[in-house]
Amino acid sequence: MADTLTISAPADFHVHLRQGTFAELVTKHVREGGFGLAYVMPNLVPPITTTEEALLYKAQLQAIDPVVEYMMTLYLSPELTPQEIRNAKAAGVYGVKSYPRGVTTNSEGGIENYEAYYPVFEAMQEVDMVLNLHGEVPSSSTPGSNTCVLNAEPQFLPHLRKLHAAFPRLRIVLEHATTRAAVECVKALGDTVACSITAHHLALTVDDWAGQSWHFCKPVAKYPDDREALREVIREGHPRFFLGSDSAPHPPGKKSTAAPSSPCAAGVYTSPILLPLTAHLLESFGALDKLEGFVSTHGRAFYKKPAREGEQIVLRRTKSKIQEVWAQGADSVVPFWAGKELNWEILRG
Ligand SMILES: O=C1C[C@@H](C(=O)O)NC(=O)N1
Repeated sequence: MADTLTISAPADFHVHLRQGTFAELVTKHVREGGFGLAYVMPNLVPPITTTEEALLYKAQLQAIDPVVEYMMTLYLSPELTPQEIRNAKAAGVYGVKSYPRGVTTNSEGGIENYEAYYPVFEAMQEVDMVLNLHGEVPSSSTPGSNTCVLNAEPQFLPHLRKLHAAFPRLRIVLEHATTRAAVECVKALGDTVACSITAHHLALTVDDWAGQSWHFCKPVAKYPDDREALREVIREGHPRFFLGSDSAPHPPGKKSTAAPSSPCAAGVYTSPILLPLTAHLLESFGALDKLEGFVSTHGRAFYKKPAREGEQIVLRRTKSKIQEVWAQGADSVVPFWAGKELNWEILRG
């Protein structure tokens, strides 16, 4: 068994870096967790809907950690026009994130009807920008409806198929897949459709978040067979499946609350431990040899972001305990698996 692992240029293709002092705390954790590239989500308050806002946000992140490469995205909303897509592309913005209305953190301004956005998708296809889909339909309280968090992802898949059929050259990523149905759907579609998978969904099932609010995220972890499908596609080394951590920090008081009127915030925080955690998990299900593909080459190939010359990280096999909390000023955040032991750590130079 090898005691060190050298991984070329790990890239996190889905991460929440927040804003203000909270961003100052969590943005540094991208590098702490072994990553030099962050594909940044736009669900701020208010969301990032214009090129100008995306560039301003990028500058704020660069001021916190200038070493990490930030790939910026816009939040799909009625304000977004085909002309703004062309501006965004020219300014180096990479993608557009679509949140169905009300499904997760800061998605109140999310979309209800994909066809209304076809002119935007057409422009994205033309200039080669990526469409990032939060793949869930909203839960429904309509009498007779059976839609809830457990089947929200499979019920979204017809939208994915329809979008790909309408825009076959548009690069689409189904984000943070959690079901066998999603894995099979993405595999069956063409080379322009890919899928991100989080580290925590490789560990969790329903039993781990029902009654354990720190493990609650959207989409929620599903059945053991769904988790097995995520593991299988990584073991297979499928090139259109790669890591997007969906690392989503929230203040501890929003994750764990006794007040019945304040619901638990959705999000699992993995940034500061991401590479050792991913190595630990892949090894646990016999896929350690697929680590570099999963955390680096597959996503980089899909996003056309080759690794920079010589950029690599070395992991060392050693037991290391996950820090219980990270804090700075008045802000703090608790990572996934706080206090648990991992089998790998980053060898720092
Ligand atoms: O899609 C998302 C958003 C994220 C957040 O907190 O921003 N948290 C989640 O659990 N899922």
